[in-house]
Amino acid sequence: MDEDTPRDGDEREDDRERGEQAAPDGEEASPTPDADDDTVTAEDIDIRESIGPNGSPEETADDVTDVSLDEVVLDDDDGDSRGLFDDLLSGEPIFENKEVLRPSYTPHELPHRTEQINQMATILVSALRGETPSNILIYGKTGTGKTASAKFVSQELESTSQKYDVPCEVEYINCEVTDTQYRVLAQLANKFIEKNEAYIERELDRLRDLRARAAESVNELTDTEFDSVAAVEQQITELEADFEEMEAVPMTGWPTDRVYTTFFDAVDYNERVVVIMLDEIDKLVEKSGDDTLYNLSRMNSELDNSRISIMGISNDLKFTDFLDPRVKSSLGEEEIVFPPYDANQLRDILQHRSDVAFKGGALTDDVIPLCAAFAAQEHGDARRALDLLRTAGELAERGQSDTVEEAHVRQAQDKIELDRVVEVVRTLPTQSKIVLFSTILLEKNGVHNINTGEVFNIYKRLCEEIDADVLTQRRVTDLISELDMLGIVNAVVVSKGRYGRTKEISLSVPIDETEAVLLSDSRLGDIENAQPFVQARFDN
Ligand SMILES: Nc1ncnc2c1ncn2[C@@H]1O[C@H](COP(=O)(O)OP(=O)(O)OP(=O)(O)O)[C@@H](O)[C@H]1O
Repeated sequence: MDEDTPRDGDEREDDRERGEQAAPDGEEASPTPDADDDTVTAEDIDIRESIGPNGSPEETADDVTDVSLDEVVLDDDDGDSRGLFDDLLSGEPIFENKEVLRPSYTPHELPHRTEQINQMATILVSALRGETPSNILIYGKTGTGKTASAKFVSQELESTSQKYDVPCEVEYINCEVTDTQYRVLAQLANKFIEKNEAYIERELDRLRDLRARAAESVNELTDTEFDSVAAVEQQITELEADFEEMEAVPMTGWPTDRVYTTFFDAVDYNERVVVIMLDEIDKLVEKSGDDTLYNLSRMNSELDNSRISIMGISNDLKFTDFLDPRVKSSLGEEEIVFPPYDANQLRDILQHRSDVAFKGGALTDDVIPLCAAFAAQEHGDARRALDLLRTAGELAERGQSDTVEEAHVRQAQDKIELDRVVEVVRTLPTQSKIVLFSTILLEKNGVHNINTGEVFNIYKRLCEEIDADVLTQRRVTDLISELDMLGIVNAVVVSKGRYGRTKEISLSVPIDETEAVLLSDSRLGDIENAQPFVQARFDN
């Protein structure tokens, strides 16, 4: 903040600003019609203060004049100037602290996960005794609190290790982002290099100070690990050399074995127990096989000073089928399952969070039970329950309602569902999009009980129209099954008696929104008038 400009406590300063803000460019400042209206002007000042890059009221007032905020000030009928944000700000907000409902927030309490947390702690406590904890594999469906619980336990572990001065560290890696052996090892290497450098700097400070004191009087060395100033000197030289040698791993470009060796040396530089938390470990295996896990799991036999233990987290247990049997048995030394939450448990979780997130009395009684019930249907996903509650609150806020009602939750459920559909449809491969578009065309033209042959006929014509490869009917049937699995269409096999069996397909998603998403794809957008294709179906 600018030192010359006091920020608070000076009403005259505020008055002067009010005048300046209302004055058009170049004109002398004069009081605005609402300058006497305390409420509005107070808000004005708040807003302007928050605009200034340095937060200085004077500077802000100048800025406001410079950019001519007048342009974005809307005059209402009474001639009162209402800023773009005034109405939104004046509504009593429903939320006390919305951040608490976001996925990035790590809760301090995790109801209904005590058992799993205790299991983890029982295994990891060996790290605090300087022993190597067993590797742990944690699995359970999405939103069952795996990451939140694992992070909670690691924070506790690290803080206890500091309390008792035991060298124990946890490194968290999200394998959805860091998904190759190179990146995992590089990230770990760089973390430990950083820690080692910080350690060396601290040591050097200590030793240089000791050297200076010992040069005055050798008695300073009593009770230290050194018997002469020369020994201190030598230790300093060695540490300086170590510091020089430490070279961070670049994000690409080194051979993997060099990255591995760098990580190995960095982690073994000091005595410590390291827990490596690999979240979404299945993504790593899917993307780059089990080499990383193999290398990490055999490291302990070669490390001299340190020990590592792996904590893998996954929502898909099938990935272990792709592991080398040795890796599989080593990784799965201990397995902890996170079962889905039921509606009552979700209710508790939501209640805990909502106490902090919402203003008192902002939620009507049905809101939390309904959010919990919806999310329980979705395989007991706490993330979904929290999303629903937050979105319902946002919808209520947007609708200028004082409370969140059952209807807001229902709207939120539709909105989240639609967002999901849009995202799934948007990211479909082009061929699947064409198949889906064919189904939509048929439905839009009033065709019921659509069968695979009908979809295939339209599909072929659409492919010709946009110059896409035409797949076989068999492949198209497979794509329909995939769409079914994604919940976009519903395909049921029906028996046609002596004519065999066929699939009857219907759309499971809102037709207009889905069509709009498909047409926003530049390739499908080329299909201008699809009517003739559907007509052609009847000609076949
Ligand atoms: N018992 C609980 N108490 C409070 N909040 C919880 C609880 N369980 C989960 N949550 C919250 O639900 C959200 C999802 O949890 P988390 O990320 O831990 O799930 P996950 O099982 O790791 O899911 P994924 O496999 O998709 O990563 C987070 O915001 C988390 O804080």
